[in-house]
Amino acid sequence: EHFLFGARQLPPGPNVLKVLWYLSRLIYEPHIALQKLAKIYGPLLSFRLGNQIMVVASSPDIAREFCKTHDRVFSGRHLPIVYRNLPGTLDSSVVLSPECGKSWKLLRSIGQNCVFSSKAMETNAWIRKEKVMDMVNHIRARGGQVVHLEDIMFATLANIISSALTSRNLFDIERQEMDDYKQMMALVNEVIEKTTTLGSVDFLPILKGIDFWSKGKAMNMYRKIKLTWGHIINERRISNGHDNPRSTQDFLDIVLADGTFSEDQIGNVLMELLIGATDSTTITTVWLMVELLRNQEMLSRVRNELAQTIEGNELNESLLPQCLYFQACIKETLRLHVPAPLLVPHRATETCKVNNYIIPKDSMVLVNAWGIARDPNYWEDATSFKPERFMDSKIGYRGTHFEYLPFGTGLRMCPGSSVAFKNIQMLVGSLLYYFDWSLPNGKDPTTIDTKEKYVTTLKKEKPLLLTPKLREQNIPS
Ligand code: HEM
Repeated sequence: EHFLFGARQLPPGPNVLKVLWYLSRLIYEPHIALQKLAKIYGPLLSFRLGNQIMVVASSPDIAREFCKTHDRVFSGRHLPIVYRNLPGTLDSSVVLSPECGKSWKLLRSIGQNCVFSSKAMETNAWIRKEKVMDMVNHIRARGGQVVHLEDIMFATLANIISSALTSRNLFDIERQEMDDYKQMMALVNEVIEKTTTLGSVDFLPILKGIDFWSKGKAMNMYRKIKLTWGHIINERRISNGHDNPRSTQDFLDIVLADGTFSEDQIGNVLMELLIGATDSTTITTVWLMVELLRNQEMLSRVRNELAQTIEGNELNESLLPQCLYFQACIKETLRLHVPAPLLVPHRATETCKVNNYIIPKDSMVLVNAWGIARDPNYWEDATSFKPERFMDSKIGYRGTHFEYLPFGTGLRMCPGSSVAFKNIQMLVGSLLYYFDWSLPNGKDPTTIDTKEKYVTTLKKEKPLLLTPKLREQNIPS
């Protein structure tokens, strides 16, 4: 085609043997393996994995080519086979919809109205306040005992999003045992793992005919998703909206009223949004606590800022944007611990020329946001936690600075970035304002390890176990 005229071939990259050599690292720590490969082959590289052409962007300029200059072309997603086997996923996905088509637009705009927009965030402020108070009471009742921070963050975030979507809690945080959260977290992790990591069948289509494995996995996941959302959707449908305790319509009311989505489809979208709103945010709150506990001076500075702003009253989210140092700490956490290190893989919807190379239709495009955020060419002392770097900086998280893309950018950018930021401020702000935290057995908090584990998102490998102590002076009478 004429526009490809003069373009060379695929971007450079490792050959089949070298890919095999790197394979286990590409599976278990792909962000690190791809950073190494970028040092050899440059910021635009490609290789084959079975039948699949993989293309990797490892610099702000190349990320801009894919997510801005040619944003529409690269706005597709790959549907892993296991996901295609899940009933009700066709035409009902935001995160994995193969193109930015009609149902993607519709679902994103309903999400915008009910959850993501600043107006919706204002309407939902009472939800955050209520769920955070539940969390504080839960922790308060466990003063002096060891708590598993990730579980509590996950349960609180799950209740915040399920209340915004369906006006219902998923958990009774007061009464429920942690096993319930664990089961739900296991399901969240299962869906993420099975829909985003490509099983061998995705790379070797010849196996498709004998692939009972993906089908079995999909049906198993389907049953669990139905168990979570089926009765909530059904009750709302039967009551014709009357079991919604709120005066305004929530997400579930609007998708039901639209009439184009089946119960299975609605269940999948709710699951997707639950995952989007819990996993990365939970990870970020945990890393933020880890970094602040390891850096006690920074922790004191955040505490002083919170104390000066809140002045002994109840913590009120409208005051938190004044806490600039605290915000810088959140931004720095999202830089050093990019929760989705390779974003969500993009797909070339047509063949396109980028930097004089050909990127064929259906190539899988990964942006190594993790590698870019730790590149010493763009960040001074890149692997250290230094919130000060964001204090007088114009760099924000909304995808306009390509050296900092924790939420991606362009058409497929995370629609929940502001919600996430607010939730992190409220959750961690409350943890720090209402409690002192120490390690079990009096261990020194500055020794907490920062070992990571890659499971599509980048978590702390070992759980963060902490002992809370109520700060009586900040509990309003
Ligand atoms: C710290 C928290 C979060 C991080 C780091 C994060 C990161 C991301 C990233 C990197 C993407 C993919 C962008 C791309 O493909 O280029 C994404 C997509 C998405 N996120 Fe988030 N996210 C977070 C919180 C949230 C929250 C709170 C919600 C919902 C309330 C949410 C909902 C979604 C959805 C629906 C998509 C799919 C967008 C699409 O494909 O059109 N995320 N997120």
